[in-house]
Amino acid sequence: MTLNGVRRIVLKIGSSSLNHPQGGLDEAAIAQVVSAIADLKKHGVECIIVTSGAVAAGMGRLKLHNRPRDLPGKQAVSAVGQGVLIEMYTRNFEQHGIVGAQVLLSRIDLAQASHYRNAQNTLEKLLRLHVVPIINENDTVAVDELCFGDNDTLSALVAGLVGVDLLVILTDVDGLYTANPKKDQSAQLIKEVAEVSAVECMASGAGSMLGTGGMVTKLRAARIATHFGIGTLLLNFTRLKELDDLTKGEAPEGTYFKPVKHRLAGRKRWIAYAGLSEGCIHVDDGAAKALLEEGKSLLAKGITGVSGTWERKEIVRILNSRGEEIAKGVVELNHDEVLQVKGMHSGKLHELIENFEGEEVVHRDNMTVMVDM
Ligand SMILES: Nc1ncnc2c1ncn2[C@@H]1O[C@H](COP(=O)(O)OP(=O)(O)O)[C@@H](O)[C@H]1O
Ligand SMILES: N[C@@H](CCC(=O)OP(=O)(O)O)C(=O)O
Repeated sequence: MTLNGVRRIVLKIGSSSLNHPQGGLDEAAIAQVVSAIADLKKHGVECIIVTSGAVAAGMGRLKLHNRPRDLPGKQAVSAVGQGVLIEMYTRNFEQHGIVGAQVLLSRIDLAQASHYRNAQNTLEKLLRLHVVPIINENDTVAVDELCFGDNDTLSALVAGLVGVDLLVILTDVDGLYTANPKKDQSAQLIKEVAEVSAVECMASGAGSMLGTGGMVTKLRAARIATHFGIGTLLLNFTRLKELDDLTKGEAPEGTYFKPVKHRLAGRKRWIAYAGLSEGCIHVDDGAAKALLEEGKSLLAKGITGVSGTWERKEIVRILNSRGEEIAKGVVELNHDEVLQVKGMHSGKLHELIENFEGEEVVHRDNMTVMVDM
């Protein structure tokens, strides 16, 4: 398959690829990743790694045979393993004269616009310094409700954050099959996917004790990245060497998820997927039509109710009369204020609400329409 103009990639490596059969990390696998990146960098391709493996490395160091299931257990083991993981990467990079940098991200680091921009600036700076960012979730401080949970989703958000040309997810199967190939021998490999929602029913969970999320989270990642306008390649780790073909405009064989035509850019990416939303605004059919078909802002008149709580400038989900999410956006009023003005004419808002001069409850420029995403 042809893939021209790939100058910057995110490469996600799953635990399944880094786990040594005898437990712990497989340093040979890390050496292969590093060597593939060194080759790409020689051709001017900028690379960002999102790597799992901290838990696998920690289990090896602590001689544990089973992955911890409880949160403190997982956090303690990954605290042991993250150091081992990053040491192996940086030492192998050094042999190629490349500097690597550890970047640990928590869900909360991308949830606020200012934090999101900060992470973006740091990663851009590292790339300008020709350093390879080596990213993992900050497992040690993540709490259950506020974590990425799987590095597939993290890799897609990072791909959007730094605006790459391609997201490559390495795993232990050749790509997406019509069913889990480890359980169904008649499953067929799908080489190209134009619409992620059409193949979601084929995915199931992780294939090994160490994997998290399996194909379900890989498809979620592909959905996010392709809506950012970023093509996503799901590739068997055994084909790592073939990544070099990207420099000749060719993609190695796996499953390629095509980017959507109307891609989300800049702030709309953050609103749709990175920012967290606590509350919902319910709207009537007229307002839903204005948002979906006429490209309008959300006005108080079309609001029928709220659920949850929020402060001004947080992200809310906007739901239609059937309770379906149609948009997300940065809201100008807190939940109490929205309740006060719901159903009212926009001109009246500033009479009722202190320190508010606007007319829109959610301005179009701060809104992402989520239908079909
Ligand atoms: N439709 C499918 N096609 C391919 N693999 C699938 C499918 N459904 C489930 N899987 C499972 O997903 C696994 C890969 O995910 P996971 O174990 O989380 O690996 P990683 O550590 O690389 O993220 C495969 O080994 C396979 O068992
Ligand atoms: N942050 C965890 C990885 C969790 C995870 O997403 O694993 P995987 O599905 O194998 O990519 C670790 O470093 O072990």
